[in-house]
Amino acid sequence: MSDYAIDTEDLCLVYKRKPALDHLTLRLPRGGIHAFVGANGAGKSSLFRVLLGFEPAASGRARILGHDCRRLTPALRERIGFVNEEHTLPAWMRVRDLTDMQRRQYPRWNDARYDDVLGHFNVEPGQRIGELSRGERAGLNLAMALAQGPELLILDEPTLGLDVVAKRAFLDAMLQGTLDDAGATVVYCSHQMDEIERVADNLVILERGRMRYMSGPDDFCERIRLWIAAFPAKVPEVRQLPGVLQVQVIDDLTHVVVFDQDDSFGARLKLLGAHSVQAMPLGLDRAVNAFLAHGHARPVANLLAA
Ligand SMILES: Nc1ncnc2c1ncn2[C@@H]1O[C@H](COP(=O)(O)OP(=O)(O)OP(=O)(O)O)[C@@H](O)[C@H]1O
Repeated sequence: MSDYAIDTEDLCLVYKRKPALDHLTLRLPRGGIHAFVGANGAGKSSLFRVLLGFEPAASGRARILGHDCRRLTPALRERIGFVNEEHTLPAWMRVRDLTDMQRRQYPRWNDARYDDVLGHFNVEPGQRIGELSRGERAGLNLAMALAQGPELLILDEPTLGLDVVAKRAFLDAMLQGTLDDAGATVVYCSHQMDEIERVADNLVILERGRMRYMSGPDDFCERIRLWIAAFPAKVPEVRQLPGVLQVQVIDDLTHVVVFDQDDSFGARLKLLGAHSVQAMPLGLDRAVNAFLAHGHARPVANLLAA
């Protein structure tokens, strides 16, 4: 058995000459919740499509639960759950009939879990799918995905458009699902850092179809710091200092977000003329934001090499 839930090497996907995945090499160990973040168009959904065998890669290698993504058998698909942001389900079917169909299809189907998850949402068994609200469809989709007892659950922006209560119910169900099935793996993408901070064991940052960073969210935040400096007159060119991700002047103070810099960074700011400097940690939202903003301006690889 492969140790990796997902394993890609030099994976490329091109849409009409526009690269969506650019030599992506990524290894996600089995177990836990892995969160993908990246700017719009970074390639998150494209990666999921290749992994699920919906889209053939132009080149490179992609394996899911140790199997080649180009040849996924029905038996293997039964071990993988997928929920997408549109929560596409057959609109004409009644909830009860769809559930019965799924129950017959999946040998590991778990009624208790299905009821537990769907209990957070106000869904009647006799309702047609097309009558459900977006949040209710999301809940139904997750309840079905978790009830399948998948070894790997892939979620593409599953909480998009959900209200705070539905979002919390969704995340709780996801956490509970991974706790109940020891060794189960959840891979999901989201733009909502509060969510990731709460549930993710591993953070993967994609940028322009490449993997730019991977670690636990806490480790990532520990490597990023905000320095606030007061310069007496004109702000000097601090962007050229090593590790700088983002510079903003707010109320006459210069805010500098840096990656992998120790206290000597404060000494550098002082050498540039700052008469006071102060360092503080950043939450995941601002840390990821600065990292991605920097990547928009120049490839992050340059920074990491700096
Ligand atoms: N069907 C398609 N035809 C042409 N180009 C596409 C298609 N799907 C995606 N792309 C392009 O591939 C790139 C990656 O898109 P993808 O949807 O994977 O990004 P994403 O990271 O999921 O973005 P978002 O956060 O906005 O959902 C983008 O530049 C996008 O324009």
